[in-house]
Amino acid sequence: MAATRNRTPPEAVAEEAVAGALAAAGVAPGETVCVALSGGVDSTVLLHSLARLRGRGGFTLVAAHVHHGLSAHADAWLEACRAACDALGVVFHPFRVQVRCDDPAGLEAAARVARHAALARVPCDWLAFGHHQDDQAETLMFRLLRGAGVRGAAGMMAVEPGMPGRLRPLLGLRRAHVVAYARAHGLTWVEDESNADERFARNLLRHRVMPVLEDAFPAAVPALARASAQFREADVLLGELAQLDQAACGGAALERKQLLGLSDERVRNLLRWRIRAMGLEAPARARLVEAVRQLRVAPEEPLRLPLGGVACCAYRGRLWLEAEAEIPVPQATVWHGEAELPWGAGKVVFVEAVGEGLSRAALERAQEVLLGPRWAGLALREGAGRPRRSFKNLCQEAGIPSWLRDSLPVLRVDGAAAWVGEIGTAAEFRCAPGEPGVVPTWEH
Ligand SMILES: Nc1ncnc2c1ncn2[C@@H]1O[C@H](COP(=O)(O)OP(=O)(O)OP(=O)(O)O)[C@@H](O)[C@H]1O
Repeated sequence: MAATRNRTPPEAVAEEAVAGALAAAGVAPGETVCVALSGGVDSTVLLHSLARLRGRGGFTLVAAHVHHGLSAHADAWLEACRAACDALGVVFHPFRVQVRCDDPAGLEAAARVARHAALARVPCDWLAFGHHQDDQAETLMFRLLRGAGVRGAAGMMAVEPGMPGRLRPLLGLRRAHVVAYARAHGLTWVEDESNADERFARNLLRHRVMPVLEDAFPAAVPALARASAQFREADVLLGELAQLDQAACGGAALERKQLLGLSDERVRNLLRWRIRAMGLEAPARARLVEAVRQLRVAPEEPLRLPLGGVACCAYRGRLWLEAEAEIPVPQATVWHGEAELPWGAGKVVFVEAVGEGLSRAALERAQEVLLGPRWAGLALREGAGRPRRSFKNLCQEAGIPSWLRDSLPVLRVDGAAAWVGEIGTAAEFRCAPGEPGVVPTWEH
């Protein structure tokens, strides 16, 4: 096997790799493959090799370039990409995006988000990227040096099924093979001047650190690429473990006792997985360590532990995650009989009824009907002959955690509580059978 490879010219290695990736992905005749074309050597080689293979593969090849407007050369890059496509008879989709220079995520990350959003608009079955093995190894090193966990260290995949699927046909190839292909075919490409700027940590790693590493460990790049594939597998397994643990803990609202029966590592893994499923970044490990510590110290207390963007809430036997945003206390408003009134991020809807809800006559007799938050001393009698219960008791019984209580809507009729959202109506305001009534509902 090694002997065959040694005899194969480097540029042919690239072509074989691309053909192999198409076969592995199952790219079918009639499908459309779109090359994400930056104009750099990697995606230019990808475009050229796919153009050579399209007759045999029967797929349609198109290309897309995203103009970020960040470099003085951006217009020239776009034109170079257009020219490369024209020369190969490939349909070209140019996109211009706006990147906010003050984006809190950083310029590079903002450009990446805008680029991927633009590429997602190309009608195609597959989006093909020019990443190669050196990119894979550098990305792993870079992330490890920033303290990545298993997810961060998990490498890119050569084939990611989806709509469209993603292909990285050059992922198994060294950068040298890609450049050899470009030279052998007399290709021209653009050089992004920012790739040479060693003020960017990523470039410093590529130009200074990786060569030293490879001198000392000649197989460093393929070894790092293999390691990133192992991390990917481990990440998949951690996701599967989280799913099993969630199911064993009762599903979305987790059973606190069951959860605390797991090891700290598994609790953190499950929380991390759930947070990512909400589309958020997993919190720093130290924050999760502290959250699990607090859950164990006070296994029965109501808790709302901020984890950065998300809060881990525990109340009675349940534990769940919710957006960390402060829960605003809405202002009181007079109710004049409107069908609905806004309440926080939701609304309170008043539906006409007969023999149900609050007595319309009692509401009409009142001097003032207010929709507002709870007040000190609020109490409510739920049934005739039953004792008046404090707001705190009512909330405890209804399982409403302390941090949500200020945001419950209360209908206050001449100073008395007639209805409390999530709790119910006061006996003295309830309408009799056959009497016209109003049923308030908090929609949130
Ligand atoms: N401006 C662009 N327009 C279209 N495709 C691009 C552009 N820039 C990069 N790409 C595609 O993305 C691949 C990787 O590019 P690069 O290494 O610069 O980005 P990255 O930020 O490391 O990767 P990623 O965007 O996947 O996170 C390129 O080989 C190319 O296929």
